[in-house]
Amino acid sequence: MSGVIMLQMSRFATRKLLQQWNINCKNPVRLYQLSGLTLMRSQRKLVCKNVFEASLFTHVRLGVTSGPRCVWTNFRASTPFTFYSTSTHSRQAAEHAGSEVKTNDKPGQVSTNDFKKLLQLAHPERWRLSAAVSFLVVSSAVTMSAPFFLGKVIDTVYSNSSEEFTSSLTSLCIMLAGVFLCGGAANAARVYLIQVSGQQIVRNLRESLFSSILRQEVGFFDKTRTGELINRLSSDTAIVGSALTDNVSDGLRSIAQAGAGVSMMFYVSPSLATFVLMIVPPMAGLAVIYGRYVRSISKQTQDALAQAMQLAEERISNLRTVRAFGKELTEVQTYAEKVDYVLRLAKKEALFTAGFFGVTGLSGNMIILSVLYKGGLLMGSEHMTVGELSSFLMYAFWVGISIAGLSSFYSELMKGFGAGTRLWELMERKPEFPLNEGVVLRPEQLKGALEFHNVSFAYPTRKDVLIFQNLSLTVPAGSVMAVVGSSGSGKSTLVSLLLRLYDPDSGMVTIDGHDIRNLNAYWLRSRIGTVSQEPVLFSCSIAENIAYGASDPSQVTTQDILRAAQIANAHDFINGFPKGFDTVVGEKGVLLSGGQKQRIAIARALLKNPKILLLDEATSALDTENEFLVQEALERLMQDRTVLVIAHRLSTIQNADAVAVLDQQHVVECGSHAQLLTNQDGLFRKLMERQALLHADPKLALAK
Ligand SMILES: Nc1ncnc2c1ncn2[C@@H]1O[C@H](COP(=O)(O)OP(=O)(O)OP(=O)(O)O)[C@@H](O)[C@H]1O
Repeated sequence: MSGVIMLQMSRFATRKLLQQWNINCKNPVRLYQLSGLTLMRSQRKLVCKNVFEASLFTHVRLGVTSGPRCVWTNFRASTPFTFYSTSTHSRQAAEHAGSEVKTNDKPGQVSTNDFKKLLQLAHPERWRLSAAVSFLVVSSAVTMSAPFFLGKVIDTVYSNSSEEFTSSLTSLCIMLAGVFLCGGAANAARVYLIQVSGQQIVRNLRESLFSSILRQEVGFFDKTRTGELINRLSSDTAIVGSALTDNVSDGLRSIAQAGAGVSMMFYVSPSLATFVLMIVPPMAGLAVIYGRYVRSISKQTQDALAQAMQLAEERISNLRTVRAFGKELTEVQTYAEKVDYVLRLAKKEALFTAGFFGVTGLSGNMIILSVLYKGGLLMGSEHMTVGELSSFLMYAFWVGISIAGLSSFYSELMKGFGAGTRLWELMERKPEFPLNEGVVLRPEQLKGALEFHNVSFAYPTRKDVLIFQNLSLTVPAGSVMAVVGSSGSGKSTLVSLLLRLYDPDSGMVTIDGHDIRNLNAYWLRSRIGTVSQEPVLFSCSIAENIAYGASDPSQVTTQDILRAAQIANAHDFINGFPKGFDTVVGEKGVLLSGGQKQRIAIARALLKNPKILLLDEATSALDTENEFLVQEALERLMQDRTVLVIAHRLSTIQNADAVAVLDQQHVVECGSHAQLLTNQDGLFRKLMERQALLHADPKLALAK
């Protein structure tokens, strides 16, 4: 398989973009250059390594213009492909092209912007963190003064000739015990404050991330994997929180202790200190390399984990389908491959970590050995006392621990930046349509007349497949419009456009003459009720599911819920359950039958009391009694509202005020049931005849 990439932009911008894209491919990619890319001209064939997965990469033609707007032309991709980029332009373009967007953090590269954002997260916790830092200063001062005083104790013990020996030793030890007690208390206070701040930051991050996710337009969810979002919400937030608190606190402690330790080493013995510190620069270099590597591999691991989680989540939530197809073993195998990849990355990290800690451990011991050797010589020449050598050793030990702490501080901080980049990418993403901005009509202004004016539309993920082209349709206020058409003709898409889940590419959808793009989307949806073919209920009680329809569920009384359930013909079956309205319906309402779910969804829509109703009739057959009960409930729900119903039943089509027939990207016929039947060559008549034949002889109908 091969692909063609067409680039139309300045030489500099192209080179930069290619660097950022990290374009890699197992297969040869032919690069055609349209303007000034000499670098690539000679390389008609470019063999790259890994990112464009060959299996996903079929045929891609990109037309890119440089400058503030990134206009994409000639883009054709039959399957979405992975697109790695850090530049805003190319990222927007990738989204525009319907590809999955990933940031390509180059290992170890942290911008000041990233740093500022991390600091901003910690800003609300500044007082608690400042208090924690004060306690940190106290506890570190105690820790670092300990070797000095312990050295004094040792010297006192060695000079035990005087009478005052016992009393001075006792008072020194009592004083030291008091100091250590203060240090312990300060350390406990520091840990408590840091942990609380960390949890608070994680909580705030999760809230704003969740809010940002829920604000995104539906098109975003068409191209973003749920598992990836969940992973960001659960694990990335925790990583950032701990990087900012526990890690910074440990890092600061390490810095303070390393600084104090080194100073004390020079104070105790400058010559020994100079000798020992020669080892520090190479160790620091090693730590930086290690930190960079950890950052890059941690990002890869997180991405791989997100993929595994996505698979697990989708298969577990659709277990019935997996079971019905007997795919348990295949799914386990696929999942195992994904977690194997995570394991391979973890092993790589483990190998590197093992090497790093092996080298640091060895260096630590070698330092101690050399200090003992050189210190022994100094003691022999009476340039040092035994207490001083002991103090020095303890300081060297603390400095070693602090430097090891610093290296893990650095790698954890890098992990935090990696996770932070993924979070900010999502939190800063501006939804295509704002949720709560725009015109709100007064109740008396809203009549419910719907109109599609020359609407053309293609889904953002498949820009090259037009669903509607210059489609026009009028639904007068208070009327019932049935929409019919073959499968895939775009009936549900009409509903999505009315709910403003997507915007038309051209033309407009109006309600009472107002372009819905100018209306407040939140208000608009609160005035539209929907009952879909397979209503989704939440895993809570029946009463809560019904109350969900109201704009403020806390204001809904039990009486309201009972009345809605009665009108929706749901009251009797609900009361048949031992827990009645408190019955929990299971995930997505799995504990209820299709007909029962539909009637609860109708009760939910009734409680919303919308002016406009969008119905998608169930195609799946219900038993006669259930069908009658659902139908009756729907008829009650439809009273005094403008209704657009995707109709599958003849009775619905016959009872509607008008019927619109969708075909070939627009409305081909519109009129009453009787009028449309008179058109001998009309599509509606053919559809009806076909449906009648399907009932009588399905084989013959399909053959036709
Ligand atoms: N989120 C989406 N992203 C991309 N394409 C989509 C999306 N949803 C639907 N489509 C495509 O749009 C076309 C119209 O789909 P739609 O669901 O509106 O048809 P429909 O008439 O309601 O079909 P059915 O009667 O089978 O429910 C189909 O070709 C479908 O594959």
